Amino acid sequence: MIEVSNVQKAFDGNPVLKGINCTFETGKCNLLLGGSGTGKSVLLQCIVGLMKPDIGSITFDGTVYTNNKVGIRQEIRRKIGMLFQGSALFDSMTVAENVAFPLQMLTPEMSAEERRDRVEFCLKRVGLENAGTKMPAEVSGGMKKRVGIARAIAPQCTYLFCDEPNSGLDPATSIKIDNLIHEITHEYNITTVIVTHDMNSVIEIGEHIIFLYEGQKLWDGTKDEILNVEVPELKEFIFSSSLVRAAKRVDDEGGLAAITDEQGANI
Ligand SMILES: Nc1ncnc2c1ncn2[C@@H]1O[C@H](COP(=O)(O)OP(=O)(O)OP(=O)(O)O)[C@@H](O)[C@H]1O
Repeated sequence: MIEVSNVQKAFDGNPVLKGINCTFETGKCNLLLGGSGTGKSVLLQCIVGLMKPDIGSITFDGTVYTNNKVGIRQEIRRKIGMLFQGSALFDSMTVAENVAFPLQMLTPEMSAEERRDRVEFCLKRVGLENAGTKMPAEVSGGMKKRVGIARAIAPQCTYLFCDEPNSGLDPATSIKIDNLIHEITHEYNITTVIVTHDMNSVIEIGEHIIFLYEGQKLWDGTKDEILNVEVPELKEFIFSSSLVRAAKRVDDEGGLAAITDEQGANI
């Protein structure tokens, strides 16, 4: 479990995080939800240690991370896997070399054979057993995300952070990636934090959702609770999503033919 206590962050006197208190539960997909500019990425960076909060603390399974000794912070960092928004693969390395990279950095004691086995295992786990020799430019966006997931879990992470894992993917591929993250979270009992503004993800894998608005946590709960909330800012966020707008049109006008985008074209 990750605990965030009274985290505050300002840039040039402008407060971006205004005292966030929340927990990310173990073995669950925890979604950090909110519109653009609400502070999701800043909070994520504070949690993973890329940015220092001005005030407040972050605790990983009872060990304080913020302002702790360098050795303790490094130990926690070794347990963090990260899936970046654009996948962030090294273009000059093969898929297998990309997955092996954190193992070379974090577990230099591993033999070459152990490393090969672990890479093979992780690629198989994400459904890419035959893609190891390909270059990133030769694989699709969805496959790149899978490589990113394999790379994040290769060092057997305890905490998995995913920054907008569906960005740039079509809806069907997005659901597959969401489900893969969900399966892996449960299989390895990882604490997973997913930054998103995608209502599809909320409905698919939102086991614990934290809604941020203007640097504050306004609500947290589950996907079963979110559609009945009475928080005006969250209601507005939900009902402005394309998924809910489309569903409403089906309700109002009846039938799949009524599903149209904002301009009225069929989707
Ligand atoms: N390094 C920085 N220096 C100054 N301001 C920053 C910095 N990083 C973020 N901000 C500001 O903090 C606010 C929150 O940004 P953040 O990137 O966390 O939003 P977000 O919720 O992740 O939005 P999005 O979904 O669009 O990525 C924004 O106003 C942004 O301009």
